[in-house]
This record gives sequence, C-alpha cells and structure tokens, in this order.
Amino acid sequence: MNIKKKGFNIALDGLSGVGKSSIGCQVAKRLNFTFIDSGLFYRYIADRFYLDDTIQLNEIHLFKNKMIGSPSYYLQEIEFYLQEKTPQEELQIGQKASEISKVPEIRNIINEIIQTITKNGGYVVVGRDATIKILPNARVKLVLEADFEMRLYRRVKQLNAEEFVAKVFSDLLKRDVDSFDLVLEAKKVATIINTSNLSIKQVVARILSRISWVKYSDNNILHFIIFILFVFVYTLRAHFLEKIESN
Ligand SMILES: Nc1ncnc2c1ncn2[C@@H]1O[C@H](COP(=O)(O)OP(=O)(O)O)[C@@H](O)[C@H]1O
Ligand SMILES: Nc1ccn([C@@H]2O[C@H](COP(=O)(O)OP(=O)(O)O)[C@@H](O)[C@H]2O)c(=O)n1
Repeated sequence: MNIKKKGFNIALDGLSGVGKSSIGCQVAKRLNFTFIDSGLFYRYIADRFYLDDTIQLNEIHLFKNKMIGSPSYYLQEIEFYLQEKTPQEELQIGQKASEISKVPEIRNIINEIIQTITKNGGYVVVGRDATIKILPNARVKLVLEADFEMRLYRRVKQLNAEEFVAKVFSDLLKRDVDSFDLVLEAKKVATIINTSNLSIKQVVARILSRISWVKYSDNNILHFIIFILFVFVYTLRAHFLEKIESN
C-alpha cells in the first residue's frame, strides 16, 4: 500500500493480550511505517531505572533527552534489551512496569517522548492509552478487543508459561482492572475490532482496509474542496467578464 509517510499516524489501543503488538508491528511493516510499542518503554524504564524500590527520575529524564535525540537508535536498543529476557524475567519486568505506570510523571515522560518522535507522522503506536493520551490526534484510531479466556490462552502460549498459568491469570486480571477505564474511553473515539475469532492475518487485513477507507475519504474531501473552489473561481470570472462586457 502506498501511503505518504508525512502527517499520518495510527494509534492502536486495547487491553493486555488483544494483539496490539503483534498486529501493530505487521500493520507498520505493510505500510512501511515505524512501529512503536509504548509498553516496551514502561518495561525498559522499569527494569533499568526502578532499582531497590526506588524510581530514578533523574536517570529517566536523561534517558528521555537521549531518546528524543536519537530515536531510531533507542527504539532498537529498547527492543534488543528486552528480547534477552527469559519468560520468568518478563513476568517480573511486566509487574514492575505496571507499578511505575501508576506514576503520572513517568506516564508524561513516555508520552512526551513518543509525541515528539512521531510529530511528522509515519508511525503505528500501540498501548492501552494510545488513542486518548499518547496520540489523541492520530488520523486512524483503533481499539482491539478479545474475550478474557482467549487473551489468557494467547498470553500463556506466548510466554511459554504453562507452569505459571495462575500467575499469568492474576496478572492479566490486575492489568484489566488498571486499564479498564482508559480502554472504555478509547472505545468512544476509536473503531473497535473484536479479534477473538480472527487470526492475526485477518485483523491486519481489516485494519489495512480501514486505513484505505480513511485515505479514500480524505482524498474525496480534498477533491470536493477543489471542485467547490473551481466553481467559485469560474463563477467569479464569469461575473467579471459580464461586467466588463456591459461597460
Ligand atoms: N488474532 C489473534 N489470533 C491468534 N493469536 C493472536 C492474535 N492476536 C494476538 N495473538 C497472539 O497473542 C499473543 C499476545 O499478543 P500481543 O500482540 O503481545 O498482545 P498485546 O500487545 O495486546 O498485549 C501473541 O503471542 C500473539 O501472537
Ligand atoms: N501505554 C501503556 C503501555 C504499557 N503500560 C503499562 O506497562 C505494562 C507493560 O506493558 P505491555 O504493553 O508490555 O503490557 P501488556 O499490554 O501486554 O499488558 C502494562 O501492563 C501497563 O501497566 C501502560 O500503562 N501504558
């Protein structure tokens, strides 16, 4: 799909395990956009700057400046850093991430980084507050949803954590409680896609067709405005010609 990068962002919202990251990443690839998973920011900051029960805010501010200075480098750094973790470490980091996500200053820092990086468009941003807090001006806003059982099944499989099902269950429930209001708000401003009975491929296809539709309506509005301008100029010209002739 050939969509111009500038001025166009996509925000993908939803509860844990709905498929934001896997689907957002594929949508970004298909559009040649850059993918940003806001959850990775919370995880990275939690693991690096939340040590011995102390949040190192100065370090986080320094990190913000570095990240805004070299976004591509740090987006890769965050991704690689977290890829190295075992399933058990991932669960622990996820818990720490949930804790620090309750600190408004940290939320503001992460939102500011992402808003600055994405200001020229060409990004797919995912996260449970992507449509209302991170990118309220995104051109395309979507909320993914799926049944709790389905999300639990997907998460256990993803983490290869059959022996920690109870842990994954309680984690998911806690995250749902924490993000329920945010996602409810998101549903008021975004298009909702239920992914319970859809494969990743099918969800990606739906999103791409939604984006095509948005582009199509944008183009039609543009064509309509050009048409009205054309009629206006033509009428004005005819009016003046008539006046000149009558003089
Ligand atoms: N529609 C789907 N069908 C099957 N598996 C899915 C679907 N969406 C996501 N998954 C799988 O579920 C797991 C959780 O998805 P993820 O993208 O990490 O969710 P989120 O980012 O919303 O927490 C991943 O292993 C992913 O491959
Ligand atoms: N936009 C976001 C992204 C993540 N987070 C927090 O960071 C944690 C880790 O992010 P994640 O994307 O890996 O988590 P899940 O959406 O998979 O639960 C989440 O459980 C949230 O507590 C948030 O508060 N806001």
